[in-house]
Amino acid sequence: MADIIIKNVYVLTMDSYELTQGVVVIENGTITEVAESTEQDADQIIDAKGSVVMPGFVNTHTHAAMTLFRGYADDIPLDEWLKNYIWPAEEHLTDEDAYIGTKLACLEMIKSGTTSFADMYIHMNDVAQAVKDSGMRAALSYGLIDLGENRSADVELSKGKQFVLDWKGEAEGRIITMYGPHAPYTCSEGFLSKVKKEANHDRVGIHIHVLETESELNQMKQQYGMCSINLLDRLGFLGPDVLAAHCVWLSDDDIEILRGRGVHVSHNPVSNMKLASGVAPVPRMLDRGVNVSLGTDGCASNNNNLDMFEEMKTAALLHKVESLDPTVLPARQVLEMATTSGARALGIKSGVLREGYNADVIIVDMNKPHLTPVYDIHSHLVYSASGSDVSTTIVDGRILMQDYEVVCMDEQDVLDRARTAASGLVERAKF
Ligand SMILES: CSC[C@H]1O[C@@H](n2cnc3c(O)ncnc32)[C@H](O)[C@@H]1O
Ligand SMILES: [Zn+2]
Repeated sequence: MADIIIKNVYVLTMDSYELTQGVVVIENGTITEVAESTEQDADQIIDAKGSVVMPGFVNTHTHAAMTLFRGYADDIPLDEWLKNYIWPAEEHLTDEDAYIGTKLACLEMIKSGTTSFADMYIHMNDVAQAVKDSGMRAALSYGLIDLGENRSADVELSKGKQFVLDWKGEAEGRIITMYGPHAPYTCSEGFLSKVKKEANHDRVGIHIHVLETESELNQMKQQYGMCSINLLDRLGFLGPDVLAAHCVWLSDDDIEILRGRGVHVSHNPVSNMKLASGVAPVPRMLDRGVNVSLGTDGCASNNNNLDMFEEMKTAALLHKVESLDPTVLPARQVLEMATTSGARALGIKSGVLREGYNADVIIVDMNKPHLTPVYDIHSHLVYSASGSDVSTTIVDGRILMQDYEVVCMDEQDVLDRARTAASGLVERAKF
């Protein structure tokens, strides 16, 4: 007896371009059958007539608890945004704030079809607890900074290591841990080398911001006589264990290094547009064979949300106008970035509907005016759909939302607690 059978649906496996009518069978957290029909029975049958079932989205770069800063300090460049607004405000964040901010992020992601995400932040025990309680899958890292006031490299690194070891494989394996050196401009080269050594030792990945702004590029050239990619490569830092967020200010040589080392890139087009950081050379990276996935970044530097549909649409449109070529980043390729490439970047068996893979699955309700009629499902998902079209979200074979009803947490309680946390923050931080 299976746990769940989703029937009467159009199945987009992401293994092929085809959309076929059929069933998806789930047992013990895993997809056990994807077929036209099944002989099996299940504890729960989801009749999703007319809907599309597909892999859930993988958001490969965010700072989930920053939902509490949604709409605070918009329309400001990155350096000023971080130094004058976000970092001072983060000084006032409590453990409870991080917990409820992350829970709010998970609620928003579940409702908009994201099943896994990569996070780098502070108060990570509370972030991890919120992920565990929500039922989502995540690759979590404590954000490490050794430059600047009141920072002790050794204390920070040991906090990062403690987190990696305490939470590795927790929540029935839904939590993966990583090291999270914030960026080459906030971490010294010696510190970056130490982080790499610990990550190798603990056999975990590394999540880092790289070349997000021109100001980082200039600072690195001034300080080291080379860009961040060359510095990281000289340190022996780059490899398939590295998830590099942003990668906006890359030369062709940098792209070749990323490809050669097998580094995974998280492209965050909305954040890059909002902070006016620039346009990442995504088509060139993809042409060269770099694995480029999609991320929202924290929702305070986004369209103020965590909706991967918006991220996909923005990516597709941005690179068309940037290259003056409408054939660049077609819908199918963007959909792959948001699913299969993201899963590859996190090293998880998700991102496709395939036997033996994690049952991280969403159902998109196509019975909507803006999704009617359908000629090409990929186009619809990228250009016409939005997060609010997701009716059902399943992670690790557990239903987190069914027929638009979130069943893994008390939605109203999360909203109330998030409002209270935000009021407390405003009081303490005086924004
Ligand atoms: C030390 S934990 C992570 C740290 O990153 C900050 N952050 C959020 N968005 C960005 C971004 O786009 N570039 C660089 N740093 C960012 C966040 O506020 C945390 O302090
Ligand atoms: Zn970020």
